[in-house]
Amino acid sequence: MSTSARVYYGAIINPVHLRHFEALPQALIGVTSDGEIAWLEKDVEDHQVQDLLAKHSWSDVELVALDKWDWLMPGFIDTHTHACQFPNIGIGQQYQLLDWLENVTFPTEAKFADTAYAKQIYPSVLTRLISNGTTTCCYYASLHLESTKILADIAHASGQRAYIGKCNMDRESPPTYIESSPEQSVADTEALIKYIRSLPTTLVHPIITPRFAISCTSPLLHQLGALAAKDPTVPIQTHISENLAEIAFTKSLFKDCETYADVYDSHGLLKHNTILAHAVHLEPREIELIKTRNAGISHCPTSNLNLSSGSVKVGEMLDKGIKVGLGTDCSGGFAASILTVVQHASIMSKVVSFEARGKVNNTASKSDSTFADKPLHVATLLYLATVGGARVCNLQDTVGSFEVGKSFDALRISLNPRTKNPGISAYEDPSGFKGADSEKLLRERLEKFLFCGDDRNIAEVWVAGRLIGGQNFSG
Ligand SMILES: Nc1nc2[nH]cnc2c(=O)[nH]1
Ligand SMILES: [Zn+2]
Repeated sequence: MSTSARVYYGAIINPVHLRHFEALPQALIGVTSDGEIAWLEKDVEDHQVQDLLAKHSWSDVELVALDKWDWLMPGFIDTHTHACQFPNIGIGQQYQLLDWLENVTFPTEAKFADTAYAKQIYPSVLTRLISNGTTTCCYYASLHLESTKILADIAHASGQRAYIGKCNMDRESPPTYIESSPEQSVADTEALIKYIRSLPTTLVHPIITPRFAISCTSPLLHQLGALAAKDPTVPIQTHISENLAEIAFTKSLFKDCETYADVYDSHGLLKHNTILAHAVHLEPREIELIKTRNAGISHCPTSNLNLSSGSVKVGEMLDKGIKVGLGTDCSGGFAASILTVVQHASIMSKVVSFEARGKVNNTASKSDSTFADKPLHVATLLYLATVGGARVCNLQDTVGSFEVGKSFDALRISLNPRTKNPGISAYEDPSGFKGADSEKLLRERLEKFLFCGDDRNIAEVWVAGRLIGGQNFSG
């Protein structure tokens, strides 16, 4: 849906690479009526604004001056969550993965056989994620075709950018929550792809979703691999190496495969557009294979802590140049907000660094040019939540940062003390981001928001230039 073209004048946070983000206290950004970033000017004084609008022949366009407490930043990208598990968020944290699936998760997902239940639950999932600033989301739905179509309809209506997949699972699942054959599973997947592609949207896309190796027979994985080969524009999402018992069980089911990653690779499912959630216990040879195939990792620290799965050495993956983004993994993770995932990614990286400190001959920590065994910095955390996620979704030319030609998928963040999150409001009353230390102030405010902020500080959520949520959104 197109709106009118707009120009914003004010503070902008823009991730650039893993170690650096731009804090631009006074920027001017032009967004077309199609929601594309047309131009970006930095270090703009008030008296220069009109001349710059004239330079771009945009003098007649609506000019939005940001409040002195506000800034724009790219929207968050959630590379892995389960829409059908939102009803049990916060329940079952006493379990580890396989018991949690059996006792908590499968019974909840089975309820989506009833499309009325899907219609009741899914709208609130979208609302909740959008109000937390998620502009792009990769969704697992249940195994049910009709309920997953409903999720696609609701995502489309919401305006969020989304990948939506129905689970493929034809074994090691309860009798009431299992697919009858590989053929039926693949036929439903093809029907879903066709359905989503028939929607009048450029934002919602299908994704092939083998739940995990344990719940898929080899014939099913082969047929899904063939489907992915036949239509290489459809990406793939799955879970990998989350939990030690899961890995042992996987190896017992796929005796011909040396590693968990080999299971997906040998079935044609490890590719540049595969999203692998968790990757907690990967062997070095699996990391090499994932790098070679250019698959992406969805780092889900909230879930990995909550289900006692383990800590992830994200720094090693970054050193190898593997694509990494963040995932809420609700309801393994108990938070729908990428902000919480950022906080847990930070804490987890510090725990990894403590453990590394105890090791003999730990040379990695001596070099400034590596990420391994070190706490993740704010710039890296911001990158993972935005550009990193975009790369994992192969959307790096479309979203993740503010660059000419990319889509305006953006958040307007506010630390205005009048918001309902006074704990992190800016107490002093500066002249906005126009003083001498404005860049430093803006960097500090971002850090405050990342570690102490929540949906009350997310004033506006924009996707492709359309306002779809946030505190200022009236619906
Ligand atoms: N965290 C998580 N891991 C899985 N592995 C297979 N299914 C699931 C799931 O629903 N959540
Ligand atoms: Zn998951």
